[in-house]
Amino acid sequence: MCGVFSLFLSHSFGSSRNLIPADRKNFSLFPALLTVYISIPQEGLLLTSAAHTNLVHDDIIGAIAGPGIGIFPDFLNTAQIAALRHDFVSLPDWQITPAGIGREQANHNNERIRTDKTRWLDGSTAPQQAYMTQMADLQQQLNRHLFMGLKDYECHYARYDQGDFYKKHLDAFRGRSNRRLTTVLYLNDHWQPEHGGELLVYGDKSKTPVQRIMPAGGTLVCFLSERFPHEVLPANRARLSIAGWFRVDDPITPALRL
Ligand SMILES: O=C(O)CCC(=O)C(=O)O
Ligand SMILES: [Fe+2]
Repeated sequence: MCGVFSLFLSHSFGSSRNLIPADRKNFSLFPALLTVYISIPQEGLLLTSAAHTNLVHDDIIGAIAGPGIGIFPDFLNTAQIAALRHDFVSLPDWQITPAGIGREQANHNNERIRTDKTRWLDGSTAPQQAYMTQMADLQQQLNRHLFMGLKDYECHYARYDQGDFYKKHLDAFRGRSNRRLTTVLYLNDHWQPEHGGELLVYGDKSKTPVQRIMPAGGTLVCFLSERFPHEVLPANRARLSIAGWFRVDDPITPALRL
């Protein structure tokens, strides 16, 4: 491909760095030009996104091995975020239920702690499938480099309507949950600071947040589930996200699930 590309450049711009031997200059350039135009942009895009994914994976691994938390503003590009957002907002309202009442919790005081509505991803649409594949890749990298023993990833769409919140909490208690690593991916376009809805993350014992994260579309937050208490502040517009957890099979506590 490089050869074809430099051939195109050298012929069309008459470069002094002409790489073509004199006796081979009179063959037709048409097929070469066609190849360049068709394949360079596509290959370029693929290479960029694979390279981007590898870089972000490296950053995530570094963050989890170091402070245990990381914020990655461009984890997914605008098109992927738009596809996921569209997938979420296309769901009929009855499929999006008050959080914590469905799969794992039956807490009657729940609405004092959180008021968001959720829907588990099941991989039934192309955007969900693509996202789950990306997270499976990340899981593999985390296991390879940090030996985390992650077995599974579960995630749900979450919608916080205006005024909704999630009070300070931990996603997992040591020895009582299979959840090891929390991820939150935001799906909001044009989010501004005045919209509120920040995620506040606290350190082990700190009363003041160590991180304040604006839920801007494309941003991924990733942290050790047992280490960082956090809360979601109310927003003055709808706030969309995918919250997810990498889990291990913990034989000590198979029945106790947060
Ligand atoms: O949406 C967020 O920023 C965090 C959500 C969260 O803490 C959770 O679902 O457990
Ligand atoms: Fe949480």
